[in-house]
Amino acid sequence: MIPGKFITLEGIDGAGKSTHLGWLENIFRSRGKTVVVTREPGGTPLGEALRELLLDDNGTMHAETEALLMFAARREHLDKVILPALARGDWVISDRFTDASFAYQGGGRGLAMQKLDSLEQWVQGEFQPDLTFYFDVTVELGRQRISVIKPADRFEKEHDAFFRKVRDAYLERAHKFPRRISIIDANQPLEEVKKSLDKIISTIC
Ligand SMILES: Nc1ncnc2c1ncn2[C@@H]1O[C@H](COP(=O)(O)OP(=O)(O)O)[C@@H](O)[C@H]1O
Ligand SMILES: Cc1cn([C@H]2C[C@H](O)[C@@H](COP(=O)(O)OP(=O)(O)O)O2)c(=O)[nH]c1=O
Repeated sequence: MIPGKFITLEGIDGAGKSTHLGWLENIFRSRGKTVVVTREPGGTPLGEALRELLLDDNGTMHAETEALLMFAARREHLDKVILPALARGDWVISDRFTDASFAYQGGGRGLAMQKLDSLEQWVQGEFQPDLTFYFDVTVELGRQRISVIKPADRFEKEHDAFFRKVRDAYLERAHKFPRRISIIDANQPLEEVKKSLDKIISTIC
């Protein structure tokens, strides 16, 4: 039994993950948990360097290279940050994890899910988050929300058709793993989204 809890946030770009991450962190702290906040790709010095390459909007790479780099960053992240924190009994919140690879590289880029299953098995064995919040938002609303913040990265520059496939793959995954993945309707106003989150976290702390 791992003493801590591992919670991941997922969704297409602009769904509201980063916004709610800080809120969740405060709630967990106020309930006495030691919280580690992290993100993917990234979370370690090597992972952050890989993130730069992966998100660079001037860069191009084969879809399999992209998947391999995501999992390489994840291997490092598990080893250096996630597993040690959970072993100490900390609660770890990660802005994205493996579901994003199935959604973006599998759904968006069209890589065979079996290849991603093999990478997942290689990098993390049976290890899975205790709880995943999937923030579901329409592609149109997600795009509206990201367009006002900062210049688009390599993924954010993708067309709506790409994000529709990503969203479909997320929904498919949420239906495949209903006990782990909670679907949050992120089209709602912020206060309503928080209420939905609150209901779920009251079952774990
Ligand atoms: N439910 C919501 N209603 C209105 N605006 C939202 C909502 N969720 C997020 N936003 C806004 O949308 C933008 C993108 O949110 P962000 O949390 O950065 O998304 P993500 O991390 O999923 O890409 C931010 O400006 C945020 O304030
Ligand atoms: C973790 C992960 C992320 N991604 C993509 C999804 C996002 O577009 C991007 C990371 O961006 P994100 O963390 O959403 O960045 P920000 O909110 O700062 O713009 O990487 C994948 O394609 N596969 C993965 O396995």
